[in-house]
Amino acid sequence: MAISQLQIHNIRNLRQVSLHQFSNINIFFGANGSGKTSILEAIHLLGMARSFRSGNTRTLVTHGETQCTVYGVSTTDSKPGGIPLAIQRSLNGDVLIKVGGQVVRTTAELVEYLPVQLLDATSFELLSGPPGARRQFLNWGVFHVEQRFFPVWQRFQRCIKQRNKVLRHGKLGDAELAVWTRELALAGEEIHQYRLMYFEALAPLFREIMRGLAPSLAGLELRYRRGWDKSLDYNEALRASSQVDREQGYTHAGPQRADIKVSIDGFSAADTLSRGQQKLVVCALKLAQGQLMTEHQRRSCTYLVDDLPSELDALHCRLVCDVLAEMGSQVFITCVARADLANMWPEGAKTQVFHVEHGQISKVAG
Ligand SMILES: Nc1ncnc2c1ncn2[C@@H]1O[C@H](COP(=O)(O)OP(=O)(O)OP(=O)(O)O)[C@@H](O)[C@H]1O
Repeated sequence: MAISQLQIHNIRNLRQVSLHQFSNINIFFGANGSGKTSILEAIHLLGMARSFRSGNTRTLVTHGETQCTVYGVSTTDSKPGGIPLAIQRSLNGDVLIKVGGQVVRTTAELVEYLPVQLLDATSFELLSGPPGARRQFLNWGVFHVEQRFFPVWQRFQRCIKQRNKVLRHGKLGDAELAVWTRELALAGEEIHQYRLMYFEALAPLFREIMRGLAPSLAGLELRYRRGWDKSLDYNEALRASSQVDREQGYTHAGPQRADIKVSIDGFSAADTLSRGQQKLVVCALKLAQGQLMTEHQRRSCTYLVDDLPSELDALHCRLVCDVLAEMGSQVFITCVARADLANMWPEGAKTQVFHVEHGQISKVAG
């Protein structure tokens, strides 16, 4: 998948931007505050209907305006003409999403048309932050390779909400509790199976990429935690925790507590690795997701890479760029000075350079 056209209207300092003729690797350079990250933010909005910087539309929309719009065309091998996508977010909270000119109601109907992966200065938080981000990472991957995942995920969310409601209301709803527990056990077990299959396919790709990026970190290990005692099936785990669930009024065990543990030589990677090393691990995780998606779905995701050199030395930047170029995914990448990324790409990589200045973007020849 690749973006062939992009129009941005009223996102931060990007009042009116129209771009086309992208290449595989698209490099945006410019001074601090010129609008580089805002371009990535606009593409993220187009793919996910939300910004990666702020959940508050007020900070995203250009000051003094009431709404922002991004329009783009996503092309695939099977649809070279592309599918038009459009997102509009308004200060009053309205969100309008269009796919192929038709309004769609949910983000889930949008995301498959432009899967995006972000690598930025906060990426290391995937390792050091709370498990929610790692579950999101896992869900993103499973969603894009397993079509049956999303409906089960929705069913699970509905069941756990209802079960927790009954738990909060105490003894009165025993029969109802049994019904929701049974439904929850089925959905939760299925989610775990999809996640496990996905994880087992992802881990070797991750190890392979990591070997290329940082051979000295050979002791890295990834482990998937399902969210309950692994000697029990989910139904048994729910039964085992039913007393404490009743006492505290919510469901303790389940896929809502799953995690990916990353360790190095038996120690937590987040507590042991340097910032740069953590960023490499996160790069490898996200690159592995892109590779797996291409293998399973024959479509690629778009990488948004903000300020790669911020934690990485030149050698490691080059190694990450090598993998990105080799994957053939479309990349939108920012840097302050053109020279920062100009010589990072392997010979033959198709690059296009853009200069960003005060919210205006111009294509730079050769
Ligand atoms: N809602 C807004 N309306 C107008 N301008 C905004 C708004 N929010 C941020 N800005 C400005 O938009 C500009 C673009 O910021 P952006 O983060 O994209 O810059 P950048 O080129 O990535 O900078 P850096 O190299 O420092 O990371 C900044 O000058 C910022 O002050």
